[in-house]
Amino acid sequence: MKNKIALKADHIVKYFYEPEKFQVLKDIGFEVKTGEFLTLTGKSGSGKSTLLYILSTMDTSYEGSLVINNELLTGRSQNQLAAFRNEHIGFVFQFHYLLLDFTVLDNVMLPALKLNKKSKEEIEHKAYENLKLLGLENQALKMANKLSGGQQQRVAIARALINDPSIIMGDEPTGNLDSKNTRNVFDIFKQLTREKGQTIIAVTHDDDFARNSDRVIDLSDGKIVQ
Ligand SMILES: Nc1ncnc2c1ncn2[C@@H]1O[C@H](COP(=O)(O)OP(=O)(O)OP(=O)(O)O)[C@@H](O)[C@H]1O
Repeated sequence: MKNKIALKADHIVKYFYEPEKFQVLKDIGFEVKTGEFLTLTGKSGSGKSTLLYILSTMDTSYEGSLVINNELLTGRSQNQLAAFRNEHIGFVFQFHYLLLDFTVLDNVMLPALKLNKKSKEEIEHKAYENLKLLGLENQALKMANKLSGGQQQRVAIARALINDPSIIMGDEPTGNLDSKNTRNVFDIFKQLTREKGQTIIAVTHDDDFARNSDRVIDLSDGKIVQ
């Protein structure tokens, strides 16, 4: 599994035009193997989030090409990309964006209910499976606002996994957590790569988190520093 390519970015170049023309990404190219745990690091303003948004197919205004799971995504319509993301990519952000007045279970089920591909029973079963994996099975019926920050971030991971994405992308997924919860999220990501062959790409400012991942891509001034 480790030899399959999950993602390939080639000659990615991006400009911002406001307030003036500015090249934020300069000929970025790399591959990520299936089941790899990759971190993107670099100083503030080096272009990490901009790159992640291109890799996640949310940003389509760039030069170069992006292939995920052998599908060329560059040039596809927004609808096609949204469908692709639903099926293949899970997202975890610095802020969990949970619906705080809903139960943990409802939050986890929501992205699958929206897809409307499986029965509610199947989705609920999968949601409980994910919550168990994250040590949250006893919290399922609580309101999300009753959980600690670390627990809420784990709910966000359970939600990101609900449609069985092959790639999980994180934009500072532990940016808001203390060191114990950071370690916990790291271990969960590691487990997902090992046991489920899922691929992780995470932007981080945390040196330990990056050092312990399989590979670090360090950006400086929009370029990969070897
Ligand atoms: N929408 C935008 N319009 C213009 N410039 C932008 C825009 N978004 C980001 N930038 C600029 O592009 C550069 C890279 O931003 P980006 O957010 O990718 O950096 P980053 O490495 O993720 O930083 P941080 O670690 O602080 O989150 C910065 O100089 C930023 O000011």
